[in-house]
Amino acid sequence: MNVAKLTSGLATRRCLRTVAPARLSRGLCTRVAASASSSGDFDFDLFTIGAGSGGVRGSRFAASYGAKVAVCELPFDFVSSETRGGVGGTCVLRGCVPKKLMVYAAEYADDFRHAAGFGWSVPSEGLQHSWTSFIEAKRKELQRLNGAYKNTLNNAKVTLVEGRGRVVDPHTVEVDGKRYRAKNILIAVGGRPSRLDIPGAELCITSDEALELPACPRKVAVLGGGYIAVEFSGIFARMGAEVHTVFRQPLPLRGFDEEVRKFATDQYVASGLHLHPRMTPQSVSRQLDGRLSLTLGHADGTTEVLTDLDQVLMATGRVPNTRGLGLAEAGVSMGPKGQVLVDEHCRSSVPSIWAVGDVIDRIQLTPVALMEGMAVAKSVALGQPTQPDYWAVPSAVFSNPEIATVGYTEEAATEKFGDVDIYTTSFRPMRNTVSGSPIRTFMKIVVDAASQKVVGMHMVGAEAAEIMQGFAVAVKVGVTKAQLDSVVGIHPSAAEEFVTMRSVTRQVRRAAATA
Ligand SMILES: Cc1cc2nc3c(=O)[nH]c(=O)nc-3n(C[C@H](O)[C@H](O)[C@H](O)COP(=O)(O)OP(=O)(O)OC[C@H]3O[C@@H](n4cnc5c(N)ncnc54)[C@H](O)[C@@H]3O)c2cc1C
Ligand SMILES: NC(=O)c1ccc[n+]([C@@H]2O[C@H](COP(=O)([O-])OP(=O)(O)OC[C@H]3O[C@@H](n4cnc5c(N)ncnc54)[C@H](O)[C@@H]3O)[C@@H](O)[C@H]2O)c1
Repeated sequence: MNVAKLTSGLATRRCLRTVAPARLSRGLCTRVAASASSSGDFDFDLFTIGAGSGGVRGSRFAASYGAKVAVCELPFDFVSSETRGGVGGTCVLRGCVPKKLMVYAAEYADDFRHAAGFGWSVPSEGLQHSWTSFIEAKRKELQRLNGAYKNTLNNAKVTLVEGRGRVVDPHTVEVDGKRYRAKNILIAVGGRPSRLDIPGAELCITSDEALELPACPRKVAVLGGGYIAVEFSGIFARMGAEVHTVFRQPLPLRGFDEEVRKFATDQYVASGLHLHPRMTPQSVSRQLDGRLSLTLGHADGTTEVLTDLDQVLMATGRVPNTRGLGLAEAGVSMGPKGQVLVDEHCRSSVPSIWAVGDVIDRIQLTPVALMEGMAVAKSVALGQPTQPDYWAVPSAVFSNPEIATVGYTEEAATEKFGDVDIYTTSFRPMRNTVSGSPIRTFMKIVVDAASQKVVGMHMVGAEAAEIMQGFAVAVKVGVTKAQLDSVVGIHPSAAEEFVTMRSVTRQVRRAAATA
């Protein structure tokens, strides 16, 4: 495929649409010379629905490759709804960014407390935190980012249409009554929090509202044992709340390495969380004093009631935002959760309709949505069929302590490779030996015994995310244990442990595992 020829073809097509509103056509046409159109039927080469992580990335890169692109997005708000959203999407406005700002705010509380071990004394009147000032600062930053993302689209010559998009047919998108014809349509509408169907569910908040509370709760129940549940539990606890985390499994964070789950759970308890494993939320009710009561049920039929709660946070997963989007009517195959079913190129069962990010319900992480958006941009605008590569996608949980991971868990590696060598270490980080914090660090390397390749790395401890990003590169390119051992450490650091674990903790052999 001659890329230069293809992109120049796309560029000349830009000025020749006849259906697009004049407002949308301006600007783009000043850049390219008019000539005969090969696809005069279409207003755009690509029309994206949803300007979140995947939608912005896919649109921006498709435009940079020469395609004529538009994206529609709901008007801005901090809390999402059927009618509100905002350029930037969940990650920027209601996910990664505001959550991490909250983690930073909460970390200060720990730092002030633990500074005493290093000789600092807290002023006699005590430390004060203004929740209102913090939320104001957070809002200001999110508004700035929303503007920055709009500028990015504008600079990339992507047309932004404000409003709710809906697919009319395989080549038509309608936004608030106005129709646009597109050669390709990209569905990047993300997801929304799913609420449990229990009495009193309407009294609960989701992560959207948890990021916008008028005050920090004094006592809060968090329902769920996934990323959002443990992250918000850590935030509220460090901000001084009494936190009760409720989950159905014996341990939180299903899908993570079992040893990591156990170790993290011990640290959560040490950090002051009240954990309620093996419990199912049954109902929430309002007390006479306005606070909330939560009834939990155990499999053995017993119940437990948590009272005097300021908030109950439902962190029980997210569902794709495909309700009323017109996809099934347009012939797109949908999954049971309402996700768009796509092939290895993120193409749906309708060849002109593509989908990326949370709406395809593969891995709900921003960098994954970005990778998928890039792949679609290349497939659509360059004519280079591109598949996202899901091997060695690292991820981090910003709980207290942090967790980061890349590659296989011990359980998955044993299943895949049969024989694996496991290296682990656990220690009290140097800072905590003096600060008095009880939180410990755990690190683990999973090695395929036959090839001696490192196929999984896991960490529970401070700065795990920052540390794991670098090691993810090594795992992705197939580093062997011997190569890892040949690297000189950085001392004193926690990260150096990953290159100094010489003694195998255990050798897991298929025969033994299946015996
Ligand atoms: C609390 C929280 C914390 C998170 N933290 C992290 C983290 O630390 N790291 C990480 O990697 N991931 C994190 N995630 C996940 C991450 O936010 C998502 O994986 C990512 O945003 C998915 O991107 P997307 O493009 O698929 O969808 P989104 O970013 O959700 O974008 C979809 C956009 O589509 C818009 N939209 C929906 N329907 C329509 C319509 N009909 N018409 C027009 N527009 C529409 C929405 O308003 C939204 O802006 C977090 C998520 C949450 C909820
Ligand atoms: N740091 C990060 O990268 C980060 C942070 C937050 C969210 N995310 C992404 O967003 C996604 C959504 O986060 P999440 O924590 O809401 O989802 P999740 O899937 O990680 O966890 C959902 C939790 O709710 C529980 N649950 C589901 N149905 C239930 C029911 N009927 N009753 C009781 N419990 C129930 C599940 O068992 C699980 O513990 C994650 O999968 C993750 O990919 C990533």
